[in-house]
Amino acid sequence: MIEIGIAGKPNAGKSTFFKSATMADVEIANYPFTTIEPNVGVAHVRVDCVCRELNLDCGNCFEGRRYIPIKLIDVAGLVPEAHKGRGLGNEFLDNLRQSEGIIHVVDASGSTDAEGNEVGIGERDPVEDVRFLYHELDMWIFNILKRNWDRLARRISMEKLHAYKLITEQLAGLGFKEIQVKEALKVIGKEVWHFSDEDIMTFAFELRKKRMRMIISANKADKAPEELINRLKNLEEIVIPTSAEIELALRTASKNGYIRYYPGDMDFEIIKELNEKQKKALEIMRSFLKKNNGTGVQECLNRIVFDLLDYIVVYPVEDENKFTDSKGNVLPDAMLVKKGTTARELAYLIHTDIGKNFIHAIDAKKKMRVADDYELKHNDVIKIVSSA
Ligand SMILES: Nc1nc2c(ncn2[C@@H]2O[C@H](COP(=O)(O)OP(=O)(O)OP(=O)(O)O)[C@@H](O)[C@H]2O)c(=O)[nH]1
Repeated sequence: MIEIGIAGKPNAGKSTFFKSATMADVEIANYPFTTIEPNVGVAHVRVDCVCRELNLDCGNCFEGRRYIPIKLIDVAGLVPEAHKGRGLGNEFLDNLRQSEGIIHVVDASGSTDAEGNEVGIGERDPVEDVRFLYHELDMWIFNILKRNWDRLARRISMEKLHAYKLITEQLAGLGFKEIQVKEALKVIGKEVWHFSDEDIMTFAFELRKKRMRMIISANKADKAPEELINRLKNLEEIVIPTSAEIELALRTASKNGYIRYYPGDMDFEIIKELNEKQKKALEIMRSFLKKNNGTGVQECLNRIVFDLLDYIVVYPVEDENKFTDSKGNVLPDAMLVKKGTTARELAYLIHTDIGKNFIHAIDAKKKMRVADDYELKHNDVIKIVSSA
């Protein structure tokens, strides 16, 4: 399962974001529990189910809204100088090792200082918080590199080894690929034994940009001054105004049967008698949804997976005529795969045995056989023919 980290300074709203995104919405989660460990939970990306396009009723979506699970990890403990071991220090950074991407929850209302203490609205520039997370990550990578740099450079020089291979090995566990290290080295354009500390720092910066893909949740948008949201939007990253608090309130109200609300919707319906105070609170939330096209929480999950990390959705089936598995379930699985995944690779992703015994694949929508190296497209429905 794809793993996404939620990071941010104390009081930015990480736990609220995490809780709202992983809340065991009885209707949605097919899991007996959604929290795997205290800070690891299951959230979902939302897509338009392909069953609508095929004029089918799959029974696995909510009137066309299909939710696909991803793993979310709440990475607590980002404080200034975490890379020097302050706060939870390296534990924070270690928690990010497995994450393919990071949602950086920023207090866009500017009402908390660098350490998360409350200050007046707009007193803190949220852009500083973005820079600060980058700095912590850069310093973390820099320190890992610096620790063995001289020895490593000597080995590369004397034994005529490929620098990128050895450095990838040294960074093992952080999930770097050789190609990323190779490209980052190219930016410096020097032999590693000529690197100054400043070069190592630039190298760490380049590495971080390649590995730690990030989007920004401009949180507390319900009370943030427009100007601060716009400052964040001027950054290079994908920036999404969010109100984790409203998302949590809506999911709670939905879970308790007061409203009908599907995560990612731009509106909700009241389905139970409410008192005036509750009604008023919900109307304030409704106007936020209208203005921002939702609470932004679902959009963060979707955009990081589809826009930043380049995933698409494909539907494997066993019967290409009925679009079912062998038990007759219509479109039972929606799988997230990387753009560029081939039909044969999909077979391996379903099961190693199916991959090993792959014969060919069929595009179930067109009822046509596709080449083994056919690159899957978003919303493809695929039957894998295998001798397994
Ligand atoms: N107005 C508003 N308040 C929010 C929002 N999200 C979170 N908060 C509030 O901000 C405070 C901090 O939220 P948390 O979710 O506990 O923040 P955190 O980043 O997990 O904090 P730590 O656990 O200290 O790391 C709480 O009082 C939340 O209710 C939001 O979208 N809007």
